[in-house]
Amino acid sequence: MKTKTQSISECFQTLKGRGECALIPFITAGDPDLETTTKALQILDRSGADLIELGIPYSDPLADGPVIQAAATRALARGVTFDQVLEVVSDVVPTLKAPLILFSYYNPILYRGIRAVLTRFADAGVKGLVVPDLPLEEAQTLLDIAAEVGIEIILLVAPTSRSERIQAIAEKSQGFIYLVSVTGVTGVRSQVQSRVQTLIADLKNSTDKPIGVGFGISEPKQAQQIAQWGANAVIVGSAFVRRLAENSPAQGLKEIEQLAQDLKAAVSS
Ligand SMILES: O=P(O)(O)OC[C@@H](O)[C@@H](O)c1c[nH]c2ccccc12
Repeated sequence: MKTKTQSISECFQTLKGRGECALIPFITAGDPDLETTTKALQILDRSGADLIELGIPYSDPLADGPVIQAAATRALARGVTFDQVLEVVSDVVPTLKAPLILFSYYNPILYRGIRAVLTRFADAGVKGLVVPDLPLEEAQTLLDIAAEVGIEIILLVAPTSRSERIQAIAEKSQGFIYLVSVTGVTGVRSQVQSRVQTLIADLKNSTDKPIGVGFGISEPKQAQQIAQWGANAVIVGSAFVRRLAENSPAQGLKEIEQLAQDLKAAVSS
């Protein structure tokens, strides 16, 4: 079934009109395999995901914690390639209503050429891109080319960023701003630090753009707290990746369906 997918900005406009906080799950492409990835994207899409993040496995995922690093290693060990991931994306995007955001480290993009890669991403139906290790000083080239092909580049704000840097990132980020809630790498934390409330409030004071909060969120009550603090989106990665990693594909798909439903209910309550 072909559906016209909204841009990220349009999606957030719709959610804002409904006064809703978005759920954005992240999974690693190719773990446990590309067939399961396709099914997982469709299940997440119908189980509450408003946008979906898909990670392209990379050999040196420096911003990732152990769960996502292990997922990337397994996918690469299976021989999953950049091209195969784009093929899956091309096939599955027309069946999704949630805009798809790709996660790729900078090297695989630079190596293949920014314009060539972004054109391929756009042709595959990708609506957004996060490049975790993109230096802000080099972001403008990527932003300009992405704007030409209709992809929104989401930039990350670290909790340790100084206010003038936060301002610069907020101005350049497209679609939404990714507020990293804790210092360090991705991965489940036992609780959300109360300082996240201040981080969200401070960022809201300096921009009208939607704010997505990620890192360490794995439980519905944590997601609910983040939404209550005013986040426009809650991003959850490791908790989804772990469920696919620790179970059979069929059981993993069942568990991510339940988790997505529980998290979406929590951020909507
Ligand atoms: O895994 P967590 O703690 O739920 O955090 C989301 C994170 O996984 C996802 O957004 C992500 C995956 N890889 C990244 C690299 C950098 C920043 C963010 C990410």
